[in-house]
Amino acid sequence: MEITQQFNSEVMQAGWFSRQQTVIVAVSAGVDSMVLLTLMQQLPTQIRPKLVVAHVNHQLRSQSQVEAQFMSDYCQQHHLQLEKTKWPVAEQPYQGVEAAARHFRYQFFAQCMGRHHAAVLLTAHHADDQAETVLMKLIRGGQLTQLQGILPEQPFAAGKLVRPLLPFSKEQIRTYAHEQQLTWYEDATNQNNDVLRNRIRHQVIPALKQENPAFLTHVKQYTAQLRATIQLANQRTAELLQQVRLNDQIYSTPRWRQLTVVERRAVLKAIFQAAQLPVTASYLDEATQLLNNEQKPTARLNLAHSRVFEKAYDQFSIKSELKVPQNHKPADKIVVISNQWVQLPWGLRAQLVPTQKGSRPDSWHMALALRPDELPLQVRQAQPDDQIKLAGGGHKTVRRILIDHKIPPAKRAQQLVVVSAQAEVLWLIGLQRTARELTETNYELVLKQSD
Ligand SMILES: Nc1ncnc2c1ncn2[C@@H]1O[C@H](COP(=O)(O)OP(=O)(O)OP(=O)(O)O)[C@@H](O)[C@H]1O
Repeated sequence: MEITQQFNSEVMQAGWFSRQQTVIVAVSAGVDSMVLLTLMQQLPTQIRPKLVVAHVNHQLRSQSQVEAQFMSDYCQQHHLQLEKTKWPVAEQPYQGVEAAARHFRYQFFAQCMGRHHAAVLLTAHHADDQAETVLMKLIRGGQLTQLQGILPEQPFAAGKLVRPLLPFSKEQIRTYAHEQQLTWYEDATNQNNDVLRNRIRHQVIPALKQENPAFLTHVKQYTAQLRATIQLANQRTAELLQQVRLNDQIYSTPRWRQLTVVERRAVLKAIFQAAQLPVTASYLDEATQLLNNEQKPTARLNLAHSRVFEKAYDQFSIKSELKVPQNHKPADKIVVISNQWVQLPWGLRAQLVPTQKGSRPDSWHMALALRPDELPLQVRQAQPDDQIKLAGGGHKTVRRILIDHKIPPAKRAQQLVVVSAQAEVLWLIGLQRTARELTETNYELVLKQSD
């Protein structure tokens, strides 16, 4: 019963919603969201809002239909309003299904909030989800802010998304579900250890809990401290940004130079973030060098999404610069512009996109760690004497690679390469990539057969 009391007092203290408000509860029919729904139903009447259940049938598993029917029956029995929808199979992509399903789900939740004038959406993320997320970020690398993990509360649609089960462990949730004799459905795909999150869930976290049973509590405490520290740092950065800003998108180089090294980097990072550009160490290093270089009063740095970081005497800014390739013949170099499909020879299209979570390189898809000065990339026909860097430090010619892959001579003319702005061959498409450290990938080159 302990969980009920703690949940009720959390709700009371946090003041996420009032009795008069409508709250959407996202329920998948899994144990976590069934417990969340039950706890919400059992809140004392003076703090219990009007509840609307939202359920998405993703049609990805054979069990999906049974779960959707269960939610209808449950809501009818408990006199709860239910919003449910199906994710049309025709809209489901071949790759990146997880991310597309999430996008569809949250769009639906936002629509439900609109329809019911609800200011709050609840999901059932819990303390184990939090630890998994933090460990995944540590493994994958990235920005410190990501180590805050899942936020207890964040703006969403016209209101906010709240995760009231974050303080509770999966074990507490399961114990409560058994005590209350709840019905729920297990997602069989959660057992698949090909997925990083599942390996962390089944192999890493149990080992860490064995080292110290307070592991989840420690993750909770670290993430809370980090959230508070990041909040303070953001406030300070916003003040500094104000000092450096001349007007809307233009900044003062001398004022930026007056800042400490740490402050300069924080301000640059904020400027990149505001421009919705990937914030990578190499971008920040190169922009810093460029601003610090007093020998060169004007300089430019190519960025993602056809944007340019430009220093012009005492000012700097990020500008848009669209370079659309014109009149290219198949064998010509074709410029790949980020976030735009470009037509390649032999019925192919290519697009450069910022790195996406969870995607894996394959023959249609290549993760890249690029310096800003390597953009734009170009695609052209492979030349037999083109060379690709090997991991041991040597090189291999394209001729050799094509022979090793047993590509028939008639097909060799169709082979394409991706080259950097410095003409380094990065990828013999579909066959071999250059040996390069991939700890901080910032782009992916995606290929597709033309429709
Ligand atoms: N099909 C669904 N219908 C309604 N709610 C869902 C559905 N799937 C997930 N949710 C909600 O989202 C929560 C988190 O689900 P899950 O852990 O499967 O997703 P995630 O990918 O880890 O997280 P998220 O998608 O929120 O980033 C669930 O506890 C539930 O509240």
